[in-house]
Amino acid sequence: MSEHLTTVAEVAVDTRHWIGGERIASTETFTDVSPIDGGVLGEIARGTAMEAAAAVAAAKAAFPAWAATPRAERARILHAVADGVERRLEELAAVETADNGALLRSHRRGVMPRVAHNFRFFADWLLRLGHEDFDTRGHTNHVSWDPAGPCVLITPWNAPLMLATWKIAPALAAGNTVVLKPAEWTPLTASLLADIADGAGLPAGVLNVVQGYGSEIGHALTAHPDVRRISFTGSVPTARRIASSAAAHLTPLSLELGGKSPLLVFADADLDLAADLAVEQYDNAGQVCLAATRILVEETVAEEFTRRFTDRAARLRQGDPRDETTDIGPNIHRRQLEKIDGFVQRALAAGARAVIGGHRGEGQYYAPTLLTDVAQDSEIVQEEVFGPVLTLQTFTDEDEAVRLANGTRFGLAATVATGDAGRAERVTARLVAGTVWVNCFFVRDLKAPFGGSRHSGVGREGATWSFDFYCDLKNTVTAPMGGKDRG
Ligand SMILES: NC(=O)C1=CN([C@@H]2O[C@H](COP(=O)(O)OP(=O)(O)OC[C@H]3O[C@@H](n4cnc5c(N)ncnc54)[C@H](O)[C@@H]3O)[C@@H](O)[C@H]2O)C=CC1
Ligand SMILES: O=C(O)/C=C/C=C(\O)C(=O)O
Repeated sequence: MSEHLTTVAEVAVDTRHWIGGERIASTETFTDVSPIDGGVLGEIARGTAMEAAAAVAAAKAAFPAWAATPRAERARILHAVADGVERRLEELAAVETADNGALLRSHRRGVMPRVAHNFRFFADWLLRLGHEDFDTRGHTNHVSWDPAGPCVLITPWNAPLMLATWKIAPALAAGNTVVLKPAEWTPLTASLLADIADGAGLPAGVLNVVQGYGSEIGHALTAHPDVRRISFTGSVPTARRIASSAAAHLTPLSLELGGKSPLLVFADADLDLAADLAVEQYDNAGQVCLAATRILVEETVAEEFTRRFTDRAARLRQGDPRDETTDIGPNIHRRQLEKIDGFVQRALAAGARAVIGGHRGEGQYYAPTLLTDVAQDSEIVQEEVFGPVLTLQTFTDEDEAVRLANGTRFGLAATVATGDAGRAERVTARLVAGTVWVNCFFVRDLKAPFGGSRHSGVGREGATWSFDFYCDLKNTVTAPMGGKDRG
């Protein structure tokens, strides 16, 4: 297999749906293009309400047997899926890079190993989940984690297989069956995963993968009455549409949405570290929900911080994501690039100054951008851009720093750079965010709760929090046999 893929044929990704253990075509297809060079990767089956109904029916039919499969056997199969991911890691990494344009080296060494780890982690955590028993006046309470039923998982394009398996693994471990709909811009690795899971012995119908547009098959899946859980990662407007589809059947929802996270740089911080952390926000061409896109710097060090930041940013290499030396790849799609540029040009027209960037690059690349002279209530400070675009604002004291940091409708993450432990404690306690990093960024662990406050989401993923969502918790209260105590 060539490392520089141009067509799906080179890696033999099946572009049909995977429903009930069979490959199913649709009458229509849509074209999947690579953000690297615009090359056509394949014609993908375009599912409709009909395929949605078939996939949910397959998941419903497979549910009783999978739910009754002993935990240890479910865990064994999930470890076998992880083995399969590891065996095909190079292929998965190459296909993902061709499909979403993120760095091949990150996919090889960071992302795909995390995909395998997602399966291993939730398989092992399942075995640790206790069946808690306790006593109430001689009665035994027994709390059990019952599988909920068919789950619909809707996932985005910025980290396709990583974010999908973050949902698939706990859903399957819990004893549920799954219908996954990957984003239409990046459908390929989900199809490879279906093959891997099949090869690992996952029974037919337990994992189903369908492709198509959100407004068509996505909507049909989330509105289906037999679905017991919906988990979504993506944008706020889509979350609203999904929530209103789910409302008809009161289907429980988990929503991991966007962010506009702050990086607070205090004068007592290690400014080299702070500049490193700031430049890291261009990773994945800025298409990361957690990205700290608002840099807030204490006024007295703003000039020096900016100098160190721009020195580092100038060394970033933008180019082909398949090259080892590239730091920033292309953005996902022409439409996304237009959206990014729209935000930047409106900000410049409103008086912002581009410290670096502020314009498109060649092809589907956007120049890494830092905008300053931006007002707190401006669009560029308030809205998620999802591109390599950062803003810089200054503050004079802790109160102002916290006010600016908390001053958006989001609450996904925050990063604090300070050399003062007391300040770190005071400031982090006041921040509204699902994850706060102090003098570090993107240190992630599946044992931690992950999710956001406010418009950044509903619920948390990770460890027991995932099982909490994917299970129907049941408390069984048993009176002492033969006893008459009704107290
Ligand atoms: N992880 C995150 O936080 C992400 C945030 N975004 C944000 O969203 C913006 C727009 O990106 P989009 O691709 O439009 O994201 P999106 O939120 O529309 O797409 C995510 C997924 O939702 C599906 N979807 C869309 N409409 C649906 C519906 N009515 N019912 C069910 N499923 C539906 C899509 O097919 C895709 O699989 C980005 O610029 C970025 O700001 C996008 C992707 C990921
Ligand atoms: O990699 C993680 O741990 C989390 C990534 C989350 C996103 O990039 C997202 O949801 O956009």
